[in-house]
Amino acid sequence: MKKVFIDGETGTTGLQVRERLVNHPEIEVISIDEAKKRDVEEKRRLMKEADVTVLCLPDEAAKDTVAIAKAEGCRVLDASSVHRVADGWVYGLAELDASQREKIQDAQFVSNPGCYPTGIILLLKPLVEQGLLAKDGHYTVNAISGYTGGGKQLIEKYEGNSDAATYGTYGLNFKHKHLPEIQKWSQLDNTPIFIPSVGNFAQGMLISIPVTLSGSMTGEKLHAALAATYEEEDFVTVHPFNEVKDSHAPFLTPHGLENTNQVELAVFASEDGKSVVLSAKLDNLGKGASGAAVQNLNLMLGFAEDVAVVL
Ligand SMILES: NC(=O)C1=CN([C@@H]2O[C@H](COP(=O)(O)OP(=O)(O)OC[C@H]3O[C@@H](n4cnc5c(N)ncnc54)[C@H](OP(=O)(O)O)[C@@H]3O)[C@@H](O)[C@H]2O)C=CC1
Ligand SMILES: CC(=O)N[C@@H](CCC(=O)OP(=O)(O)O)C(=O)O
Repeated sequence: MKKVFIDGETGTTGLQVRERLVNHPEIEVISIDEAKKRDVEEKRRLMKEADVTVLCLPDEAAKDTVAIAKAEGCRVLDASSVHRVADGWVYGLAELDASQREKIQDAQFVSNPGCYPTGIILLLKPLVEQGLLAKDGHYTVNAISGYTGGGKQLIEKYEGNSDAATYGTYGLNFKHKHLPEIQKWSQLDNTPIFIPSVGNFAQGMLISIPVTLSGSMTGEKLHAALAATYEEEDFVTVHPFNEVKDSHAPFLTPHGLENTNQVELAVFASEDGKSVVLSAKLDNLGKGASGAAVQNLNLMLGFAEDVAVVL
């Protein structure tokens, strides 16, 4: 049995990582006494005992635990947003390219991707890298997330509150914390305009990237490239071109993948192929957080990637 310590085990992401790992035949979770969860020496003891420590902490707290890991030589999987573009860290998106799994397997420090970037990068990165979308293009990303994406504080604003807004756009200062990782790992020259929003539902996420194409490029070609890129991936599905695959069809919704580790990609285009929407659906707490964390833990510890990734 391998041992995993989850720092922040009682938070939104931590709880879901723990619940998944309860079903893992090869991993034992070692827990900190709730009364000691901020005790640095107790954390150090558990981190030294663990094969990997998973950080499900607010950003500032994550930095403190990483300082312990650096001093003690411990392996860390960080679910916070602090290290996603940092030197010395491997980006924990296994499907990023052919070499990423091996990098995750060998790494001391792995950063779990943000929920929005997971869908956005899976759409844009291969198309930009293959020269089908301009690297120096100016892109806009629209997205909606369930309110659990904002952790305990946002959950409190929604649950038991009949005044909670059905829909709200945010990030309107153009400084959303996911922008650096979206730009870096999608290989974009320019920072995209990112318009996230939150809806009055717990889990689920839908991302839409509208693009206008020119020359000989068409939506169908973009679709073919995505389908070929992810053909062998177990956690990424590319739906048939121009088809809304959704139990709420004709509406494309953020729902249907709750508690899974799946991402569904789709491409829609106008008749002339030039007006296109790229879309991604995932569970913000699944492939967007805890499912991906367990996938990464499996890679780091040498297990099959799909063990216990579903809640
Ligand atoms: N929710 C989501 O969809 C996603 C979240 N993340 C990231 O995961 C991390 C955790 O987020 P989330 O689970 O949503 O947040 P929550 O607020 O739900 O949980 C954070 C947990 O960390 C605990 N905590 C705070 N400071 C410390 C500390 N110094 N030592 C030990 N425990 C501490 C909190 O305890 P207490 O309640 O007592 O304050 C709480 O239990 C964040 O960095 C977030 O950005 C990543 C992907 C998606
Ligand atoms: C609805 C909501 O508030 N979502 C969060 C992002 C959730 C997520 O991916 O968080 P990490 O970057 O910590 O991984 C936000 O926009 O800040």
